[in-house]
Amino acid sequence: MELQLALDLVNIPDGIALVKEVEPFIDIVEIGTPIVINEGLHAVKAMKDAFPNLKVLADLKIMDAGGYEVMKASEAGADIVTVLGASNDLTIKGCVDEAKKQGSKVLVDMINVKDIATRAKELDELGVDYICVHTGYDGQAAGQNPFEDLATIKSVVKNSKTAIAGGIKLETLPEAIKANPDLIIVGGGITGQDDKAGVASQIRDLITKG
Ligand SMILES: O=C([C@H](O)CO)[C@H](O)[C@H](O)COP(=O)(O)O
Repeated sequence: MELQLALDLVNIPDGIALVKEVEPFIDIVEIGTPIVINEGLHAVKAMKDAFPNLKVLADLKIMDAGGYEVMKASEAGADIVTVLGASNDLTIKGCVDEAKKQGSKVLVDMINVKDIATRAKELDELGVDYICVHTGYDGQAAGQNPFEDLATIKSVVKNSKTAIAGGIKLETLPEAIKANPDLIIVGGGITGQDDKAGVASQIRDLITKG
């Protein structure tokens, strides 16, 4: 089980400083959608240059022009690129094919997909690397969480890895671990804490213990 730190509400220098604090405890650093919107793919390159031993995920939430956008993110240094599960199958296929050429991976974000089970099965057959259940900020604010959706995709997915994101914190982590995803994504649960390294270390310990 891997741990991904999601950076969303920071600029590049602050993001790099934050990752320095928690680097020993994480496997993947995510350049979140708000950072990509604010700073562009330069943020992906800056993070990969600063931490060549960490995997970098570019959270582009691609909806169209999948092949082109995966190509650009991969050229900037992304190891993993996100596409929305609600996208056309042709877009998903474009992402998968381009990622294979580039040596990168595709993570599908299931945010706002209504029939999670059916779509996860289709995406699995399309050959995506990860399928991620995700309660976005707006859903979190309304009290939603991604735990039930994780159990749903775990019951249908055969080949893709599974991932969970959306408001996961130290207190709720055991519920995520119980469902045994391949990847746990934590943003505010680390970046919003005073003792970021301490919390990241505790999260890593819990994940290691399983
Ligand atoms: O993808 C995300 C969100 O849509 C903003 O871009 C976050 O990275 C994801 O939700 C993880 O962050 P937390 O919910 O703060 O753990």
